[in-house]
Amino acid sequence: MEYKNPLGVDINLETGVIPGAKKLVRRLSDLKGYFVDEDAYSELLKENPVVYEVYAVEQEEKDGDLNFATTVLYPGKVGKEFFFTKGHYHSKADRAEIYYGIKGKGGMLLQTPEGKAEWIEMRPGTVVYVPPYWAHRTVNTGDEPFIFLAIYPADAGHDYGSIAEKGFSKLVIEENGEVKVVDNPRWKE
Ligand SMILES: O=P(O)(O)OC[C@H]1O[C@H](O)[C@H](O)[C@@H](O)[C@@H]1O
Ligand SMILES: [Fe+2]
Repeated sequence: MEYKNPLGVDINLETGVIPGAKKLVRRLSDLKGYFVDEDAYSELLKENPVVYEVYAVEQEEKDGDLNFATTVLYPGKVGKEFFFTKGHYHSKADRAEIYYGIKGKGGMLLQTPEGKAEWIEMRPGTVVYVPPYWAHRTVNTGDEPFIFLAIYPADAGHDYGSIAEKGFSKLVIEENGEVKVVDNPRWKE
């Protein structure tokens, strides 16, 4: 039997950086078609800000093993919509996931394939359980980076297709200085 080596790393709780992790950067240009307000999107694209960064420690895609990653989701809006991660189902759709809030303010939108949505607020210390089959997207509703940890099965994979195409049935927006979760006018089942 070949055993893998255990690993302990310290997440920087201020920056979200995991030393030695693989870094992924997503800019606004990587989120084309994701925001409802296309004019606001085009305008902000001139700056093309970084929307989020992911620091991932991933294993081979085998069942039984686990990956973990931090995400640093920057504050910002496209029109009324707060910055968010793309959001995905798992390629192996029955794989669950755990998120843990580290810094900043935000939440998670979750959705079943039929479009039943849930919004869960996240603060430092919040644990979110993502059940099997639910798509999930995180949203920064604050004015500082929203940082969280995620732990997920190594063979879960990311299925972006249907969210990239149809989005979520709900939007998280700012209106009159308040955070609101409203129906997505472009949602179609
Ligand atoms: O993959 P996205 O929907 O863009 O979300 C960004 C990332 O968020 C978390 O860190 C998850 O653990 C990652 O698996 C995911 O890649
Ligand atoms: Fe996931």
